[in-house]
Amino acid sequence: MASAFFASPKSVASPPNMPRCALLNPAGEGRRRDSVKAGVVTEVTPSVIDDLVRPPVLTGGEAGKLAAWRSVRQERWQGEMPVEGDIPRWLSGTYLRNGPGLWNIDDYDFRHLFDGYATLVRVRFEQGRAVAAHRQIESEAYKAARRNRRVCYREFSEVPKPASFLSYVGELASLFSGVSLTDNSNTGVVMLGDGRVVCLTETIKGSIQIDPDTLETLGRFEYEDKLGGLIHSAHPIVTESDFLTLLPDLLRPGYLVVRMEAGSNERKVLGRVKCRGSVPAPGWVHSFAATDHFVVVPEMPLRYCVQNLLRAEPTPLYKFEWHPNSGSYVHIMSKATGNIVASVEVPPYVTFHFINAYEEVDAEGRITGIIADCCEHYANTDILEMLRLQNLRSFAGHDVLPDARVGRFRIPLDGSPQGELEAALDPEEHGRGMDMCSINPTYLGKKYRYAYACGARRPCNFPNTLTKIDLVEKKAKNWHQEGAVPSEPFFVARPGATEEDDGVVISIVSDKNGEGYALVLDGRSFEELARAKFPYGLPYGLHGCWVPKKQ
Ligand SMILES: CC(=O)/C=C/C=C(C)/C=C/C1=C(C)CCCC1(C)C
Ligand SMILES: CC(/C=C/C=O)=C\C=C\C=O
Ligand SMILES: [Fe+2]
Repeated sequence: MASAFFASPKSVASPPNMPRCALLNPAGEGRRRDSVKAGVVTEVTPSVIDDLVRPPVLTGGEAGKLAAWRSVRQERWQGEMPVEGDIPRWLSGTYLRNGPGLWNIDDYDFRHLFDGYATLVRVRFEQGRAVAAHRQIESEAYKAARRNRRVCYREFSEVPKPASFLSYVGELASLFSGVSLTDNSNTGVVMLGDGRVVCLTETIKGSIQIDPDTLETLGRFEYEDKLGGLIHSAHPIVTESDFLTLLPDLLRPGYLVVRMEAGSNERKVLGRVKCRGSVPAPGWVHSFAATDHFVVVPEMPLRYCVQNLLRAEPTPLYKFEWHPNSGSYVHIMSKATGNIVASVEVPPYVTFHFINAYEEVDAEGRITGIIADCCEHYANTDILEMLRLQNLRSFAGHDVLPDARVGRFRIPLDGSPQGELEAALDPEEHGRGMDMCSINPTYLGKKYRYAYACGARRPCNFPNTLTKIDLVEKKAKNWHQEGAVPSEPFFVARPGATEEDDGVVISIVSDKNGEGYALVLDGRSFEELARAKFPYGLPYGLHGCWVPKKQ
């Protein structure tokens, strides 16, 4: 089977111990600050952070600022949190959240939210108490940056600068072999069916196993197969029995759909989707969806671009290009056979995150179509630019957050060439902001009613509410606190629950005065049940998972 993107044998894809690093060019888009003082943070467990990457101590006006877009204050911390309100006593287990929490090396500031080195946060709930910790993931990229005081691998937008033309040629070779790509697993964290916990990003080498109790980095998660490939979807679909993901293929535009059984490290090919777009590059697949019987493979007009992958300086769309006229598609693959059972053209769309998908069934029980929901940005790529740190840090009260909606695809299975894309509810219900979603995992791939996401209370420059969306009543309930930035609302069902929204929603909030807390909302009423305070605000984070307490 042909391997995905810049096919490389596994032995080549593995990084050398010592990467070749090049000098940073301070005149690039990434900026150096005028002065930085490394100081001591005294209010919590002493830090083990290397002085080289210690973020500056915030003083005066800075100290009170929103922590969401500031580097984490120290490499690790743990402790019990004071709780306001009542955490349900049935909530027993560990919430883990991953995200890019360190955006500087010395005084060099990164450009983009997605460039930051991964910071893991955990909140262990037991008997109404909350014990939390955070810790940097020890990726090769992070360790090399610490050792060498510079970016050493290709991040989302940051690229190590070649010292000479000859080393630039070397860089090209290393990009094609995958050696220069980052393993900074800063996007998500999943618990596999066998209990192993793995942090992920879009590079395959950025799959890193961690210990959910200590947050210690245990080592790279090795895929023990011959598939090769360098990139995959950042959001595999993980169940008790398997791990399903997509490997985009940039050479023969398409996607491999692969499955790995719980307990195994071997991905097996389920099938291949051939891209239909008039531009020979697959669309970006940050995530995808699946129903009980089918995999929903998106092909959006925001496409990977090989030239942009090779560039030293970022383009407006980073590694991607917008080709609205290339066609936008959704492909449906049978899980049983790997065959494509539908491939429809749909209106142009931009999405990072699929919410869920399910099968529509007629009165005789025949599957007639697929519904797939996503956080859709009205086919507008501005969101990528908006996520530059400079933009996130410079909110001046103007409403600059581009609109987003619950985009609902309707994909007929009767051979029709077209699919539909419409808002599933009036986007005003959630302030026309919509991303970072979760559902009750029991309803994964099944007809469902509720989605939880970050929405907007305008004016804002970033989603600043938590929203519970009722897709049947087409209404939303919203949680908002002025000046606060909540991260992905994560639903945890009450043991024994029979109603879809019987549970709690957890989010980690960066508050306006440099403070922060873990928030627990009631799944039904969406009212606050409790908040547990961190000793200092944590940076914004991306995706989480739940590790139930071992019985
Ligand atoms: C944090 C998040 O949502 C996305 C992170 C994406 C990353 C780190 C993508 C990295 C990439 C490279 C380093 C080169 C290859 C392309 C691409 C997958 C965009
Ligand atoms: C945080 C985000 C979009 C917010 C906009 O509304 C997207 C994150 C994507 C990666 O996980
Ligand atoms: Fe994501």
